[in-house]
Amino acid sequence: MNTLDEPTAAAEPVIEVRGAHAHYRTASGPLPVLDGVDLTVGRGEVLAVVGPSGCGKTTLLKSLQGLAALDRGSVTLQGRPPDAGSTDTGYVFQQPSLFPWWSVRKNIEFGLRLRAHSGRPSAARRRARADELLELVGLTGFHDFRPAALSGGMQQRVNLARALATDPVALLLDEPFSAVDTLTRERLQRVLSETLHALGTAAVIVTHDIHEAVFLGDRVAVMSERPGRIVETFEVDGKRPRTGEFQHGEYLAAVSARVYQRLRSGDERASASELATTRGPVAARSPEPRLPLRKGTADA
Ligand SMILES: Nc1ncnc2c1ncn2[C@@H]1O[C@H](COP(=O)(O)OP(=O)(O)OP(=O)(O)O)[C@@H](O)[C@H]1O
Repeated sequence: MNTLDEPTAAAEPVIEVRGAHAHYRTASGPLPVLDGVDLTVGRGEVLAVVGPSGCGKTTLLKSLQGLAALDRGSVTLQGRPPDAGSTDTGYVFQQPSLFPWWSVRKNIEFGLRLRAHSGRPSAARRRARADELLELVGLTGFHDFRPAALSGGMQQRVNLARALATDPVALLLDEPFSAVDTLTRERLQRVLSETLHALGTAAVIVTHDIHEAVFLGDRVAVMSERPGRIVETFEVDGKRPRTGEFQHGEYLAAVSARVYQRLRSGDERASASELATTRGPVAARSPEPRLPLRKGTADA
């Protein structure tokens, strides 16, 4: 466990964020969002990021894509600042964002057809790459389907394949599986773990699901309330790709419980300081009892 987010293995760094500060301009003035974020993700590593709603997780991912300007600090991908127009990063959102009028294969080929800087691959190469990725995400044979003919979970697998088609140096995932049912979600987590393991892509996944963070991450970084910074990082051991056994094992439950406690202690500190602001220091020392948490849940 460490407070600065540093990889333990000597993996070559792919993503490096140093002292990142950022704000948004709003009608009521500047809104500080990132408050000195430091992180490093090496080749083949997965960093999972958890934190309270609105703490700046999506903004952090945007800064990795070059879509959010920093006030201070730096972000680099393989030593260079991210370029919003490049295919250096692949991005997977909560909702699949496939073109409905195109086949699955054409959707996956989309990024490859746009690729200009490293040479546009031939039609045959694009097709072969799309089929390779379909196999990797367990959708062999579905290449001619339209997205509407697939379930939400299958569409999200196509989305994943599309994001990986250009061989991005980093894959960024923002709550990618939150719109599907529990069993589909667990299956997708395993598919993602296998796919990242096979390709060795560096990845950052933002999630509200602590079990998902521990299942997928080599490390889990816990962010503070907004303006967000990383307050603690938990190492997760366990062979890759992670299996269904790992997904429901005691080790994952134990690490999840520690991550949960860290998130909860941050939440309690935030509630106490809110009380101090609204009622003064005496009230802050004797906060009202909080609702009991559901037994057995590790989700915030
Ligand atoms: N374009 C914007 N303009 C102004 N404020 C913004 C903008 N985008 C986000 N914010 C605010 O910045 C803060 C951080 O937003 P962000 O989406 O990064 O948080 P988050 O941790 O990803 O939240 P969640 O977990 O709820 O998705 C929030 O208070 C949000 O309302």
